Amino acid sequence: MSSWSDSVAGGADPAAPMYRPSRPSYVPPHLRSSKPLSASAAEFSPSSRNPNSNRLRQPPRAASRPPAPVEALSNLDISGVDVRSDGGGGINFDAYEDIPVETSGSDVPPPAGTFAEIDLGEALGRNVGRCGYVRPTPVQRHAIPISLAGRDLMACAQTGSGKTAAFCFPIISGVLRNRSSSSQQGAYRGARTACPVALIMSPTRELASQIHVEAKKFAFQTGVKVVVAYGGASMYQQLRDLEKGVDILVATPGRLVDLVERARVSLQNIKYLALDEADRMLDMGFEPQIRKIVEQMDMPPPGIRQTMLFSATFPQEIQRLASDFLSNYIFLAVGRVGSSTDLITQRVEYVPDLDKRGHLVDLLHAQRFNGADGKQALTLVFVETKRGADSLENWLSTNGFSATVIHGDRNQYEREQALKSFKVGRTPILVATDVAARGLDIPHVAHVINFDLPKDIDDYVHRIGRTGRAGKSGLATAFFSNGNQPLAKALADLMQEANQEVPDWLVQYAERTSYGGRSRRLGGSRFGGHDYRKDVPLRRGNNHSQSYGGQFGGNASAVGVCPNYSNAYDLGHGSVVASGWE
Ligand SMILES: Nc1ncnc2c1ncn2[C@@H]1O[C@H](COP(=O)(O)OP(=O)(O)OP(=O)(O)O)[C@@H](O)[C@H]1O
Repeated sequence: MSSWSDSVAGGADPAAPMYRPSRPSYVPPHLRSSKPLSASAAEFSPSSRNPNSNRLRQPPRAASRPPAPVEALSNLDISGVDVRSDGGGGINFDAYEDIPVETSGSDVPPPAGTFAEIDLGEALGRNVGRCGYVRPTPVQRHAIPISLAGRDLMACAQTGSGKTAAFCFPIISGVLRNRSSSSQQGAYRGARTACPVALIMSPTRELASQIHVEAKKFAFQTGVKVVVAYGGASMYQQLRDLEKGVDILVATPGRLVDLVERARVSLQNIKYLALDEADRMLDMGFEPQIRKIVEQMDMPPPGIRQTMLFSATFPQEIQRLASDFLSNYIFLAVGRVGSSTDLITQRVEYVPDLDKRGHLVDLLHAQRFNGADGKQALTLVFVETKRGADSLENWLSTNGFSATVIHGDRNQYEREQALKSFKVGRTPILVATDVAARGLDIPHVAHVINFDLPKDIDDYVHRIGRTGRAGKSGLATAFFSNGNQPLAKALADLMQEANQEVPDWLVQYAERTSYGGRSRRLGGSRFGGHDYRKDVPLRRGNNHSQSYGGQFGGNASAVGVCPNYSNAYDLGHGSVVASGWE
């Protein structure tokens, strides 16, 4: 389906709206007198494009007028700096203190209050301090002791709340402890087939690269080798890195399958499996590949390996699917599943499709006007399609904005350059598709603009989560048009839950939606229970000794090439497997 950006590129006219809430009419002073932008004020203003443009200015029926965004912007902290630093390594811990935590499953290990209470080992403990991590975040307080106790885990915690460390610390610690108890240390090094002990998978190359960088920091001077493998980058270089030895492999699914099929990686020694953005990894796009890797290659089954699934969102049907990969797992939810953090100020504005570019320019100008030293704050603009992304970036650049673009049709070099240039502020506007929606931790992103809203509320949660991270404040603005009606209810509910102001006109849209369709993932339960096992009598996730019959999952070409890394594999099937370090 084409977005507005495409329709501009292709000349299509969007359908007439049912409601026509007014577009905020405030125009920043510098725009009132300046000549119109070549394709904005003139080409895209309602009056020039739409002979009925006066209709656009009518207030919505029985709805209050949406607040003028540009005026209100000046009242918001969009600097992306700490709300309040309390010695927590720049993280505002108070922001997380009140978040309700739910755990379910049997024999849940108690949470830790401090890093000192967690035995991560000396070297890793030192690195935690070096990273400036003074106190664990709530997800870390709960997830790290659970994982260190050898338990499988499905963890859901809000964007930017420190999930990466929550799975990296126990994995690194586990690799180290396995090593000291294993006579096989380093035996696989130098072989053509690499046999990692831990596998971390992520849906995008950029996220894999980011996790690799983080994991290497955490593993600094521990001797634990972390290697990354993802598509679009030199296979030759990745093979060379693998040949030097690998304990922890961070990979995207496609490249990993390729490496296993070439017998350059074997998964038979995998003791720790972590899926970051697990719900994305198990949705329709990735699930077949993940099943192939986890069930049909040579990876030990659940109950033998330890599996950790992390995301900020976990729809119930994905939880159900995910339980196939887990054994007697603990479910952990920090905050409500799929909720957004209230560190992010969320605004939603009714913007007819043809007005979006003009409105974006207003926002960007106002932001520059209000920002530090007149500089453009880092702003991430999400659009629906690759073509729309190129078109918008091109248009912004032509009109004097420093912008760049990232999407799946750009080559890896271009993608990396775009991200780098955005991070350092050379091009403070990044136009992106959903390829940048998940996991990316870019400091100082002050504003996320959903130029095109996604179809799924979970995607919205991840997109806006690129700001308001690690206790910092952030701003997210969504342009809502009639095509977004199916999202209205979920959006209104989400905003309300995060204590955001929900405009009356959105409530009206939401009421209409509730009579009609729902977002495909929502069902009736998204804002209800967390752990799906509470709703079903049969716990599929708890009986893997039956479903796997005690067999290893498959027969990849590399089977048998890796020496056993740890005798932890000798444990009985179906039991809660103690980690090698216990
Ligand atoms: N205990 C801590 N103390 C200080 N900073 C921390 C701590 N834990 C994590 N951080 C920082 O918080 C930021 C966000 O962490 P991270 O990227 O792991 O979030 P996330 O929960 O994985 O987010 P997302 O859902 O978007 O993937 C990072 O910059 C990280 O370095």
